[in-house]
Formats: sequence, C-alpha cells, structure tokens
Amino acid sequence: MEPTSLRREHDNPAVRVEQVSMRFGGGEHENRVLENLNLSVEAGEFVSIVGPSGVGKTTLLRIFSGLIQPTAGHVYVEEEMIRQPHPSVGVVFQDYSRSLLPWMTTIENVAFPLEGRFDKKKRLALAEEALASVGLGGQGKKYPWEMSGGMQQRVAIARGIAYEAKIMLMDEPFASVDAQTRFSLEDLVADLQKRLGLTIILVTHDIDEALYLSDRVVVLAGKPASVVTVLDTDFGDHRDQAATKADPRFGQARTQILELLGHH
Ligand SMILES: Nc1ncnc2c1ncn2[C@@H]1O[C@H](COP(=O)(O)OP(=O)(O)OP(=O)(O)O)[C@@H](O)[C@H]1O
Repeated sequence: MEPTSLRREHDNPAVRVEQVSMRFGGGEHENRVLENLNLSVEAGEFVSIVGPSGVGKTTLLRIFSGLIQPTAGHVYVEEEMIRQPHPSVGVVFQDYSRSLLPWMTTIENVAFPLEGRFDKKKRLALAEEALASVGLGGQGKKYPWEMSGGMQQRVAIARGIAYEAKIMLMDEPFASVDAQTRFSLEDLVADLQKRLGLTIILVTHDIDEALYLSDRVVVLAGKPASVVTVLDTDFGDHRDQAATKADPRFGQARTQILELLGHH
C-alpha cells in the first residue's frame, strides 16, 4: 500500500477533472466546497472516493457526470471537454426507488433510456441481455415494486449496462440494502467491471467497501475540499469478501485512511 502522487500521469484517461473548484451561494452565504481539485481515472479502472460527510463527494461525482458545472476548472470524458452529460457515462444513485419508474415493468425501465437510439425489438433485446448480466434474466415482466431493494438496485445497474455506458458513476449505490445483499451487489459490480471493462467511480462512506472494490481510493478532506491522498490497493485481481478483508495489508490500509480522516 503505497501513497501515490496526487497527480498521476495516465496513458488513457476515461474521465478527469482539472483544477476544479465548486462554490455554492454567494456573499456571506458562500459555501466553498471544492478547490483546485485534480483527478484522473484511467479506462478500466475502479476508483472510490471517500471522505467525511458533507465534504463534497456527491458534488464531485455530479461534476464528473456533467449534471452540474464547476465554478472553475474543466471536466473531460475520453479527453473531450464536457459541459453536459456524456453518452458514455451512466449514473447509479443510492435511491433506486426514485430512479426506477413504478408504472413501467422492469424491462421497460431498462429499455427506456434507449428510446430514439434503437427500434423497440432491439431495445428489449438489449434490456433482456443487461438484466441477464445482473442475474435477473426472465424477470423483466415484474414491476420494480414487486422486487426487493437489492433486485431493484440490480435493475438500476442493468439500465446503465444496456445503455452501454463504459463509465459508471455510482453514489452510495449499496447504502439502502442489508449487509448480506450489499456484499453480493459489491461482487456483482466487481464482476461486471471486469467482464465489460467498465471504468467505475464509486462514492461511498464505507472504507472497507472502497478498499475491497477499488484499484485506487481517493481521500477527500478539508473545507474547501481537495484530494489529500490517493492509495493504490494491491490485494490482487481475485478478491474475496472474507480472505481479502483478512489480509493484513487491508487492515493497514483501513487504519491509514481512518487516521487521515481523524478517527484514531
Ligand atoms: N445544490 C446545492 N446547493 C447548495 N449547496 C449544495 C448543493 N449541493 C451540495 N451543496 C453543499 O455542498 C457541500 C457538499 O455536499 P455533498 O453532498 O457533495 O457532500 P458529501 O460528501 O457527498 O456528503 P454525504 O457523505 O453526507 O453524502 C455541503 O455543504 C452541501 O450543503
């Protein structure tokens, strides 16, 4: 576990932000959230962002998505500067119940963002394939509200896959499910990432989850926030919930992050 430099040179960045600052409000109500932040994520890489509550993790993810514009700095997707959402980027939020439309069946929900891109037959075929990839093949006729929380979150992930998003931004996607389901969703996402060669940026408050899933863990801190450390994980490609978390290097990395965040 070696701390790496804050600005690492990348060969093939999928997404990156350059000198990004973000302020909300003005005058005496000004809230400076992010300042001069640089972060580059390589194609096929899994990067997690951790930091104290309110530090600006979600704000940074929304800037990466193009949903909001930074006050200063630039955002690039596949080396193209963006000012709005980019078709290669999918977003999965914690609150799956708000992202799935209750009056549509599961398969219709997954196929919905493909409207205008493909005819109906192709849309449904892609949606079925995506559902199968998250272990929900043949279940497309159910409505979201007939499914458990974990299943609904798998549907939300399938929607990004059907859309052929190569870059997935995930904001606390497993926070609303029980611990057991959380572990299986983590393993599902790790597997999909490898199989489909996805680039993933995950915001989480769970340091074990960040270490378990990521190639690098980015620690945000300060007010306004900046990247205080980037940790490379070296637990190998084949991770296992029990064995990886029992690895002494895992414990050392966890302690290092907790100390950085002021939890001694
Ligand atoms: N649309 C907005 N308008 C005004 N202020 C905002 C807006 N979005 C975020 N903020 C402010 O930006 C700061 C960072 O919020 P953000 O949600 O990004 O933090 P976070 O690290 O994701 O927090 P948590 O871990 O609690 O989810 C907070 O002070 C928040 O009040």
